[in-house]
Amino acid sequence: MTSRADLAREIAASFAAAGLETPEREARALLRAGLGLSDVDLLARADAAVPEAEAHRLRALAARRAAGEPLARLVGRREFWSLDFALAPETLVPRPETETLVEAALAAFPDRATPLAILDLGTGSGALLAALLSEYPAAFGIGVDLSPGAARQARANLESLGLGARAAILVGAWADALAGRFDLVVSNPPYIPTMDIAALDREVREHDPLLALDGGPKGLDAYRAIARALPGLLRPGGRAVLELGIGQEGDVATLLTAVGLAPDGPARRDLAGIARAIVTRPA
Ligand SMILES: C[S@@+](CC[C@H](N)C(=O)[O-])C[C@H]1O[C@@H](n2cnc3c(N)ncnc32)[C@H](O)[C@@H]1O
Repeated sequence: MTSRADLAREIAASFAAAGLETPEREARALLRAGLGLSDVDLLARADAAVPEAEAHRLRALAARRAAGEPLARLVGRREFWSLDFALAPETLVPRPETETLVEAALAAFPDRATPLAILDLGTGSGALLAALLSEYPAAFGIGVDLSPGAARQARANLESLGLGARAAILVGAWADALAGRFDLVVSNPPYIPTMDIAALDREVREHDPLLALDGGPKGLDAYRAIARALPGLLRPGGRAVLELGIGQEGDVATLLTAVGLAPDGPARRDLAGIARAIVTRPA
């Protein structure tokens, strides 16, 4: 009989041999996700036996992880803003740095009771929209995605988080199908220059959808389309919060000022110190 601790050690060793950077941490994460345990459960009952069929299943998942499949894809879930999101092949795995946009929105609209109208362009798993609706209990939001599979998953996630009654998810190209105006428009658009995609980590290149990554020749195509739409989408006093790729603040600020929007201070930095969330408002 294999104990949880034995299995964690065995899997960590296989991860180390495969060159994963944090083998012990990833092994624990795989066990937690695979057995549906909290970290505390795992540590407190490290000597508990793992039934052979479970151990077999976890070893198979570990082999896929060692071969480069991200854990979030293996277990089909990812946490964002302390909320749990199911993933589909068409959804990006939500990234911790995207939480910077939620922080920027909370700083722009400090009164949580405000009945904000929120728009999330390129909603993917619905991560940003759900995080914002969870923070603003009187808000209503629309999420848009060009991918029907992503839109379906976003809708399911908002429902299972109990936010479905305050959200609508549409399939469409950015704001083309929308006529209304919003207090808060957020977007984490695809921003990787096409030429750079081949050089991305395998975990991203092979497992995140291209539609979520490819920002065109300079990585700016989606920003250009979104910037064109923003003046017609924002209410007076509204804010747009856009995620930035590394080094894109200047180019994106130029696109936004060209359509008459005013920057609301320097972009907010993520935990790595990278300018990540640019905030603008109607001039
Ligand atoms: C970088 S992902 C962000 C997903 C999610 N908002 C997040 O932060 O995890 C960009 C999203 O934009 C969507 N997308 C790409 N082109 C689009 C377009 N023309 N109109 C609407 N959505 C688009 C992709 O399908 C993808 O879900």
